[in-house]
Amino acid sequence: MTDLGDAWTRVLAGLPPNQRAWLTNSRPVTLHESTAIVAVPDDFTRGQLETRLRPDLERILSESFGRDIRIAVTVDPSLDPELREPQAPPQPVVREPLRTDGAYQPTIQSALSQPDNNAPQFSPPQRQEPAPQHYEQPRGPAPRQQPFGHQLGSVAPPPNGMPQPATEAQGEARLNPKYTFETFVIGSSNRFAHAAAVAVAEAPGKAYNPQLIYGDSGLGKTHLLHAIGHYVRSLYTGARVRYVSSEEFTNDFINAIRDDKASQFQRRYRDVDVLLIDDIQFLEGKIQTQEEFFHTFNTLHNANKQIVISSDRAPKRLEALEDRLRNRFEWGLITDIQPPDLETRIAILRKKAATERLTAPPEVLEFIASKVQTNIRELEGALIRVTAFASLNRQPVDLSLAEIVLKDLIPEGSKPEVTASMIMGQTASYFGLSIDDLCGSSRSRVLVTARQIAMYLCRELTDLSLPKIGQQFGGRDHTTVMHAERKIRQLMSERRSVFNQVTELTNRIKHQAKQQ
Ligand SMILES: Nc1ncnc2c1ncn2[C@@H]1O[C@H](COP(=O)(O)OP(=O)(O)OP(=O)(O)O)[C@@H](O)[C@H]1O
Repeated sequence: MTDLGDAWTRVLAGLPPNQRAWLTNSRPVTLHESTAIVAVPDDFTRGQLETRLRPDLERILSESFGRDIRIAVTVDPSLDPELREPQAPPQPVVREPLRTDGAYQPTIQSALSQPDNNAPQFSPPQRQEPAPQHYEQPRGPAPRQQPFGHQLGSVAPPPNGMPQPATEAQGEARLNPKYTFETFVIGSSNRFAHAAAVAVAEAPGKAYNPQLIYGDSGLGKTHLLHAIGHYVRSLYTGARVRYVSSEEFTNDFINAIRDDKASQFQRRYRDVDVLLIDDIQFLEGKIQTQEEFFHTFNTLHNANKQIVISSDRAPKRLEALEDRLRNRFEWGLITDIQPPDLETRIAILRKKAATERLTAPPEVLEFIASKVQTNIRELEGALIRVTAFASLNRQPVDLSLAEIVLKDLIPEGSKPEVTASMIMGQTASYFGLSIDDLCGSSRSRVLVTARQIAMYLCRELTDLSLPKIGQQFGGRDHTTVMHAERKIRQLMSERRSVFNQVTELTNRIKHQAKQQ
């Protein structure tokens, strides 16, 4: 099998001298599936590789390996000979990863080196500044860095030069406090995406830009995006992080045009240090929004601001997205998330049970994990139902109880497709309401509960995103859907009536789906 080091030698030999000169201080890092990671000393060189040299580099590498190879370029300032200081005390090459309660947290090095043990040794991007301390003390707060701009040099400080108050910045970042690296379980299905996400958070705008994470619904893409945001904010005081779903971006853009507030819109998305944009597939076919996003992307990328994108498909398969956007997504690092294996599913359930203070013995967790195999949101939903049922019946959580609950939730055989309109139709008729009632604004108690149950079921039984579910219910905001999901989870373990309603409705909906 061709080694990346050998292939790189071929690259150097195959390029004309004027192009080869750009690679003098570059280093091949590792090959992960079809992505060869190359480190260069500075942003300028990276720009050259990503634009001028890319076609030739990828052609020669693809020829060497006999398959399509793409490159992802990362900046490692220690490769710059002028910046090397032989007497300087050695910097830790690989910083300690986030440490949590014993869960395995690989370093970017170990994660990246796994697929190809023969790859040249990888040092993650280093800065000239002292490396940040990353939760060296598992319990204490991590020492905070200087304001973002000062730390990274190329990143502008916050508008008034002062760190923003934590609450305000947190609100602006719009991050879910539960989605952190600490609560993210690593397995072979997501190891590479996780490691790259940590690297991006440690060196925003420098490690891989953009980072694109793709995978099926409910596999942790949103979780990773939020985790990057939290980690950046814990490392760099005053970092301006913004999370947005592509649907919100689109709506925001449409409203800005309508209200003549384009410049305000642009500031919101361009005056940030890290933009986390979720579910980019939603931009497919939306020409004007794509155009706007293209300019947002360019502005941020040119200023070395970090962009992280998630998608339900590989960029190649985003067919209704403009080529120039797809092409830009390929400048950075593309990582995928696969459905987790059994061990990872069990570990996720264990972590979920611990954080939500749900008690369930190991054999029950294993049973649930063996039954729900693809979507982690559904996996969590199953655990919540089992524990809620036990709590309502004042029974211990055991295997026989789990079997009863899951029998209804997960019918044998192929998975029928559930739609929002099925859920809304069944919920409306169960409560003796109309669909218009569910979409309307009445806040009578029965109606509010019915609406929230229907939203909860849309979240659990379909792949629809939060904004899409909000849209189905008379154009409600995605935060209303989030609230409904939380509320029903809680009510299920407190009120038998709600548990029964949710269970009965699930049966009816799944039954209807099977008939279709
Ligand atoms: N590796 C993991 N460790 C712990 N929890 C996880 C992991 N992966 C996913 N989850 C949990 O599963 C649920 C679904 O994840 P998330 O919303 O991030 O998926 P997604 O890929 O963004 O889905 P969608 O495309 O539908 O938005 C969340 O509650 C998340 O915390």
